[in-house]
Parts: sequence; C-alpha cells; structure tokens
Amino acid sequence: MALAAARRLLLHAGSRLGRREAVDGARRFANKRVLVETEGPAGVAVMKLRNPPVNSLSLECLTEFTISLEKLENDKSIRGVILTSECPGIFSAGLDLLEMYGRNPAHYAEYWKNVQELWLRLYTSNMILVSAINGASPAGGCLLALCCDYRVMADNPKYTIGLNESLLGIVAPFWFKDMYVNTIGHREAERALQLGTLFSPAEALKVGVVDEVVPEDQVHSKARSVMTKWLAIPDHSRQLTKNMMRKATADSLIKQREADIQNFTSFISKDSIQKSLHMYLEKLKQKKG
Ligand SMILES: CCCCC/C=C\C/C=C\C/C=C/C(=O)SCCNC(=O)CCNC(=O)[C@H](O)C(C)(C)COP(=O)(O)OP(=O)(O)OC[C@H]1O[C@@H](n2cnc3c(N)ncnc32)[C@H](O)[C@@H]1OP(=O)(O)O
Repeated sequence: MALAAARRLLLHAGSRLGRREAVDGARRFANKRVLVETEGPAGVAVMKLRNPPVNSLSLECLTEFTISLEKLENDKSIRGVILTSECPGIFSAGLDLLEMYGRNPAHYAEYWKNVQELWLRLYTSNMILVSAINGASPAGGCLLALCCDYRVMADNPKYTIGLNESLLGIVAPFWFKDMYVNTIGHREAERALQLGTLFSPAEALKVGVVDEVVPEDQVHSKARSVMTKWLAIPDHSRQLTKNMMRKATADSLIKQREADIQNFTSFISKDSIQKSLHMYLEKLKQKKG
C-alpha cells in the first residue's frame, strides 16, 4: 500500500522523490534506482538502471522502473527508449532473490503483482525499445532485454544472458517462456529453459537471444544508430504491427493475472523451493570467498 501511494505521488504530483532538470536542452529525471535522460528533438530517452551492486529488481526498483516508463509513455515527445545499466559489468541480475526468500505470502503476492506490471508495461509499450546490454543478464535481466524491440550486447565473454531459472530450482513462469519461444523458437527455448542456459554473447547471437554483438565501447553508439533506423518508420504503422505481434502473449497473462499471482505465491512459499533458493544464495556468497 505504501508503495502504491509513493507511486501515485511520484507520477501525479511531479517529482517529490524524483528530480527533473534541464541540461543543455536535454532533460533528465531520476529516481533513486532509475536515471532517465531525454534528448530533445530526437525524441529518445536513455533509461539507466542503477541499483548497485547488481541491478537486482527489488520491489522498490521495479516500482521506480514502472513509474519512469509510465512517465515516458505519457510524454508524447518521446518515441524511443534505450534501456541500459549504470552498474559496471551487470545489465541486471534479474528478480531480487531476497524478495522471494524468507518473506510471507502477502509479500510474495505484492512482489509478483509488480513484476507482472513492469513486464506488461515494457512488453506492450508503444515506444521503440532498444536494449544496450552492457553486462550480465540472467533470468529477469534477460526478461527485460527480451521485452525490447532490438537487443545489442557487448562482446565480452564474461557477460552471459538467458533464462536460468531451472538452475535455481525454480521454473520460468509461462509468460517468460512464451516470450522466449517468440524470440528463439520452440526447440531452442525448450532446451535452454530446461538446462537454464546462460549464453555467451556469441552464442546468444547465434541462437537469436540478441540481435547484434558489438565491441563493449560501441554498445551505446550502436543502440543509438539502431534507434535512428527504427525512428524512420511511421509510429502508427510500427505500433499497430508491434501490437499485432505481441497482443496474444500479453493477453494470456492479462486474462489470468490473479491466478498467476496465486501460483507464484504458493510455488515460492513451498519449503522445497525456499530450500533451493537458500542453497543458491549460499552458492553466490561462497563464490566470493
Ligand atoms: C509452476 C509454477 C511456476 C510459477 C513461477 C514460480 C517461480 C518463478 C519465479 C521467478 C522467476 C525468477 C526470475 C529471476 O530473475 S531469479 C534471479 C536470477 N538471477 C541470477 O541467477 C543471478 C545471480 N547472480 C549472479 O549470477 C551474479 O551475482 C552476477 C549477476 C553474475 C554478478 O556477479 P558478481 O560477481 O559481480 O557479483 P556477486 O555475485 O558477488 O553479487 C553481489 C551481491 O549481489 C547479490 N545478488 C546477486 N544476484 C542477486 C539477485 N538476483 N537478487 C538478490 N541479490 C543478488 C549477491 O548475493 C551478492 O550479495 P552479497 O550480500 O554477498 O554482497
């Protein structure tokens, strides 16, 4: 409830928590975890996730992300968004494991509702979305990239991307799966989902998880040049086409949002699933030292 109130305040009362300033004709607004810079005449915004250390999608981060997108969507001068990260070497570590571990069912339900909301807003956005994937992008991080119309990834073998849920002992929700199938086809998705494959940039390109791999220092310039190409298409025809391609996938979640929340909540609350998440979190800790 408190988050919903914060969201209303941020969105409608301007920016009490956020900031808006003019810099050389460009505009920017920032919440704590999302920075948005817009470039006047081109109608393009650059949205940077900045939730260190790994841009995990905590409830606060999801909320700020959704609010920022909503603001951009309502700003008729904005036609495209480049989605990227301000955390070195990490695009996004995906959903925040600490939101799904050791909490109560009401918290899981609230968290999942916000995950759904961000996904629906991103996936069905009328704007052109290009991701500049400048770091690791597992699970929910990959989901963000898959929502975009075009994905450019940095050519660094340390960065991997994919829906790795099965490695955590959890299952990618059906709408994650649907988007994966839409992007890389049924056979590749079936294999990658079962194995929890995290693809290197070269593999991701080969299988179609990303559209282009470029040297790390060119990710942003390439994303901009891709955006320029997409901006040349009339908005109305591009938007109708995007809607035609994505509507069925979005509708299948819209039709069963409440049931999906119940499924998630009962699945994630299971002792066996909590145990798997505990082990995975321990593994992440041990990796350090
Ligand atoms: C049948 C019905 C089905 C219904 C559906 C049910 C369930 C499905 C539900 C959800 C789908 C899940 C989606 C997800 O996104 S789950 C998250 C998956 N993410 C990962 O697996 C990434 C894990 N992280 C890493 O691999 C690495 O951290 C990294 C991103 C490659 C970065 O490595 P680096 O070496 O740079 O950092 P550290 O590993 O040292 O991490 C620093 C710090 O961050 C913590 N952390 C990492 N990832 C997360 C995360 N996703 N959430 C929360 N915290 C994270 C890590 O533990 C370290 O913490 P510390 O306190 O030790 O500093």
